[in-house]
Amino acid sequence: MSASETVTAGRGPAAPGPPGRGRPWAVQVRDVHITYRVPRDPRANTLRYRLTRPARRRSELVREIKALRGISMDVAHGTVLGVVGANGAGKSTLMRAVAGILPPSGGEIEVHGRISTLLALGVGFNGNLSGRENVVLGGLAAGLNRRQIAERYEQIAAWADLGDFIDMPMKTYSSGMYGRLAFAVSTHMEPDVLLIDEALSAGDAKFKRKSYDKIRELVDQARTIFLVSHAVGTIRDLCDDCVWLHRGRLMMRGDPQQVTAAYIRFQEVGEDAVVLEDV
Ligand SMILES: Nc1ncnc2c1ncn2[C@@H]1O[C@H](COP(=O)(O)OP(=O)(O)OP(=O)(O)O)[C@@H](O)[C@H]1O
Repeated sequence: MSASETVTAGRGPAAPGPPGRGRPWAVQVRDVHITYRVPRDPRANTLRYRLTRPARRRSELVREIKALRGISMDVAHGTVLGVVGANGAGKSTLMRAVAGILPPSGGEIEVHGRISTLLALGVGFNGNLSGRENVVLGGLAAGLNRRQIAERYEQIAAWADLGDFIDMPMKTYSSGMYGRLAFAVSTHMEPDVLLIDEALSAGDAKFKRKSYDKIRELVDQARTIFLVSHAVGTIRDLCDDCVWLHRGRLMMRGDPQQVTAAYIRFQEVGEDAVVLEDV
């Protein structure tokens, strides 16, 4: 696969999903840009700083980090899309944007169906409430009503396997326990689109195995899944489509074997030594 067939950064056409499946789109991402603005000087937000420094141009005070630079892609229902890329490539930013947590600075994202994400649920959890209460919160955040949540509660609690901790405030949970409950809630909501960001890298070996099996189950149910992972083996095993991001740009899209191979080659050679046409 040549780079020219797969690179979609900038204002070019959206990268299509695997061709010939005839399924409707689950997610459409159109020329999405996301820029974070952070103070150049950490003291810049203090009153003292503002009073004691002469007025400066905004560009002198604020540093812009272009986390996504014109990402376009269409993802068909039932796709299991792997998202790979080096640290800081923009993977989590893309997930937050698709989840609707982070509005794009430019471009647009359309999600067709109910979306569930570990990320959004993690944000929605309240540490002062028990696990049980947070299951309800998470369910409501995912768009379910109380009856639908009650129907799923036992399954969620059994999957998370937290014992008595399910009735303890979540601030008493270890990060592994927190992750287990978040994963259980997000995967039992029967979402049309599920976003999973590095869930498999957290937790112990048993949790990883269980999470992996749960994702397989969802894959078999033809849910649409976005899976961010540094574990190339997992991406190759579970995904039928893959995107590689680098410094906010979409470098390549296509078969997970080919995309991850190109990504690994790129990492090994060092980005300075490689031009995009080589991959
Ligand atoms: N809240 C934020 N405020 C400012 N800059 C941010 C914020 N979150 C991410 N960034 C920056 O945006 C860029 C993309 O970050 P992002 O977390 O999306 O990358 P990533 O591919 O998920 O990385 P990793 O593999 O390390 O998790 C990085 O340069 C990062 O420093």
